[in-house]
Amino acid sequence: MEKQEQKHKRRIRYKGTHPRSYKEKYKELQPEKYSGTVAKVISKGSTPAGMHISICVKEILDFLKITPGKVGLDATLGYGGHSLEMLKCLELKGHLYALDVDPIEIVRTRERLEKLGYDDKILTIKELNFSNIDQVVAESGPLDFVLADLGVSSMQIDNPERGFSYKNEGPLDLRMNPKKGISAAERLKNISKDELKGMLTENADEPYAEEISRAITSEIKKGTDISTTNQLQNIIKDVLDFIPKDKKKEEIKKSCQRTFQALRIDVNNEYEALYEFLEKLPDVLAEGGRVAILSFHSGEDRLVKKSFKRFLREGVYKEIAPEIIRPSAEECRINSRARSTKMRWAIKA
Ligand SMILES: C[S@@+](CC[C@H](N)C(=O)[O-])C[C@H]1O[C@@H](n2cnc3c(N)ncnc32)[C@H](O)[C@@H]1O
Repeated sequence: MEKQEQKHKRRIRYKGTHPRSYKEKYKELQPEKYSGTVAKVISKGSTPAGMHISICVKEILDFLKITPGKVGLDATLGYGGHSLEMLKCLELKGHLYALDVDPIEIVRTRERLEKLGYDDKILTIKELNFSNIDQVVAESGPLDFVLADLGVSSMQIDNPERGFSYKNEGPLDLRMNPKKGISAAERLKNISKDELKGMLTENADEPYAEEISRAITSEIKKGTDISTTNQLQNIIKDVLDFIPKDKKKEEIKKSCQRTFQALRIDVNNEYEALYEFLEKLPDVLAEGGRVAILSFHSGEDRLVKKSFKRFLREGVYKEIAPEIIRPSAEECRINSRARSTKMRWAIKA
């Protein structure tokens, strides 16, 4: 009887018929044990908690043309979905290097891929920023193929403890590597109105940058604590209360998304890392080596486009994608996170 009661206590309970919070989604967090639940969530167009659905897999593989014996790099390992597909193409011949800055998810992904039979004979995973791609090449030699799937993974966005989303209450952190740099909450503490306005405009094209930056900095001056995702969301909600009722909810949602994006780009130095990566790429690719990049907002895509075009003009790349490649309508239907994806590619001369 006592045993039964203890067991009963351990069960996770949630209101209603479906789990809502991250912790309640304990079945989705154990895909090996609850594969049925996971398949059901995916079929409904959602991403199961603790998982990331890879985007443009077919388009990437068609372009990269990976064959056994090749050596390549997945610059953004994440859940390892793209890496897994690339490894299958290698048929255990050649080598895949994979990088990520996230010390939390990299451990889980390494374990997952190891369980599938991909150990260090075929796969080398490094906790390294892709801006240091030249360090990889010192070990690997020239790369036949490179993939960068920019931004953050669903595991990072959905985990409230990481503070990436305004939708989940959590610490306002937003760092891909919580051990490095400063959190978004710290960043806001000493920021000036103009600097914050510039950040919101440059990193996220936020139309209400003036109003939001004024509200945040005046709250901080008053001594208001902005150390959680909800606290920041509430300031944005309050300052945008003037928006007409019929548009208010949607506009506030978008402004919250953009503000979090702008902060994330800033605290992770995303533009600087991408710029350095793009500058170093030509020197790390083998002759005829191929690179594909997935970006998720205009700032990133502008940097990729500019770099590819410049190196094409200079004869460093012999060919680049003539236009942006987008995921199919079907892929966007199944995975709503694919909707903003832009893919570009280049081939080294
Ligand atoms: C969109 S996810 C990649 C998902 C992956 N392609 C998959 O199929 O599972 C992006 C990943 O890149 C990592 N990342 C972002 N910027 C990085 C950087 N500068 N260097 C290394 N990793 C980075 C993030 O931590 C995140 O895990």
